[in-house]
Amino acid sequence: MYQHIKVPAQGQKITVNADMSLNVPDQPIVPFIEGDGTGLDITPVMLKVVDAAVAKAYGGQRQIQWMEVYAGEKATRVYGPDVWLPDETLSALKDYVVSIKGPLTTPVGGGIRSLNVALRQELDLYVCLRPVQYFKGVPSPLKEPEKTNMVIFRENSEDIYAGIEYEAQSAKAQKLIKFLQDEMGVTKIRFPETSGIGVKPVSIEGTERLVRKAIQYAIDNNKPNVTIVHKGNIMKYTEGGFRDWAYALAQKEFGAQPIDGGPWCKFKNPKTGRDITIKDSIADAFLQQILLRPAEYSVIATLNLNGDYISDALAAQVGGIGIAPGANLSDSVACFEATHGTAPKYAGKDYVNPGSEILSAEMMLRHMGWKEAADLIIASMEKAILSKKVTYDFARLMDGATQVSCSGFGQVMIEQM
Ligand SMILES: NC(=O)C1=CN([C@@H]2O[C@H](COP(=O)(O)OP(=O)(O)OC[C@H]3O[C@@H](n4cnc5c(N)ncnc54)[C@H](OP(=O)(O)O)[C@@H]3O)[C@@H](O)[C@H]2O)C=CC1
Ligand SMILES: O=C(O)CCC(=O)C(=O)O
Ligand SMILES: [Mg+2]
Repeated sequence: MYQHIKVPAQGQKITVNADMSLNVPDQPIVPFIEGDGTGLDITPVMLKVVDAAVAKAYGGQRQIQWMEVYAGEKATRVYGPDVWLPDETLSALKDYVVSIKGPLTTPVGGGIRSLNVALRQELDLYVCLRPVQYFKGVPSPLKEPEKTNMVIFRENSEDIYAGIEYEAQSAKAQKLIKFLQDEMGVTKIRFPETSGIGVKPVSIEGTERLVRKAIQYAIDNNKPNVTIVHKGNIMKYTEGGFRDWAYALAQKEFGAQPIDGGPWCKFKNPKTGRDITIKDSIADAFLQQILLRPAEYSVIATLNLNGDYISDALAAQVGGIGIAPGANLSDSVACFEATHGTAPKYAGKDYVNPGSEILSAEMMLRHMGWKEAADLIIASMEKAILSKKVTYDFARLMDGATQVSCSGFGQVMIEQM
């Protein structure tokens, strides 16, 4: 049925029920994309650590049947020079419901558009979920890194990130600029002859579905607040719209009531009776608040580009993007991936921290309901860090650390299970 994807002989598909819960067989087939650059190093380590955790947790009763699917540079080698994201990869990620991927390269300026973004758009993976938590012993630039404990809900399908833009001096850019000037009365394009032009779509539906997930997460996980992060003072009808629609949704669907006349509002968590405050913060101020007063923020709901910046900034507060996991989610399909990219200067050197992709797999196991294996991964990560046998990124900041390779760190984790 596939041209190049080999479906494992054993194993079954994960399926989705009408209420969006999953049926996970004991031998689920899980597609993975190796990834470009350091994906070559970290993905095999992630697979090994997950297999060890599953074997240990379930004594052989359960096992993931991994199915490699292709994207990025490897896809061009398997399918042909111009095939970066084969249709059958997209079909497999959709059909098999739960998957994991390594990072994929996007060139700056020209060249192909982001495959990561294409994949999120094609599968409508509209939530980018990035939890930021501190592991004891991890070197951090903060005095009290344990106070940073946030979960980012980044809108994943809209915004300037959607890639609607036209190159400076191209016919399309000129046409759009002319339209803006002649038909929309725009006079503020400073250098119309040489401007590239980007379009920033932000919709009510796109905002509402993202914010709904963030608030529901706060309810389910007993979190005290959800902060809407935006630059709505400047971009009034996109980022400002996001803020207004988010507040409106909190009131309309969750019964939030304005505090002191608003716009902040709050409601009682129906599961715990505890107040959940919905507040907002302008993105530049937010970036200093998370450093100075991180304990005041728990769930973050934000637009695509802000979420991208905030993810890496917050990851740095708890030790860097070497241990920053993530998930791309639709209502039914989930594709897990690290926050970091392909770190090309380290590619193929068995050098970088595999922690982000391993923790992304941990999120995947929890999503599948395989809690025991997920718990084993967290516990062994904690023990590995406390043993101070760590990759270069931690070793360079830790006193008395022994630097290990990427695969070496995976081995330390497995020994600690
Ligand atoms: N989802 C995805 O697939 C993503 C893809 N990308 C793509 O990746 C490519 C490279 O992007 P770039 O801006 O260099 O960002 P990267 O995230 O790839 O790397 C930036 C820096 O982060 C640190 N880092 C990255 N990965 C690790 C790791 N596993 N362990 C420890 N430290 C790590 C390194 O810091 P140091 O130098 O201090 O050692 C590295 O130089 C681009 O093409 C970009 O588009 C980017 C982000 C996400
Ligand atoms: O798609 C890319 O190359 C970059 C994506 C990215 O930085 C992210 O999703 O955090
Ligand atoms: Mg990023």
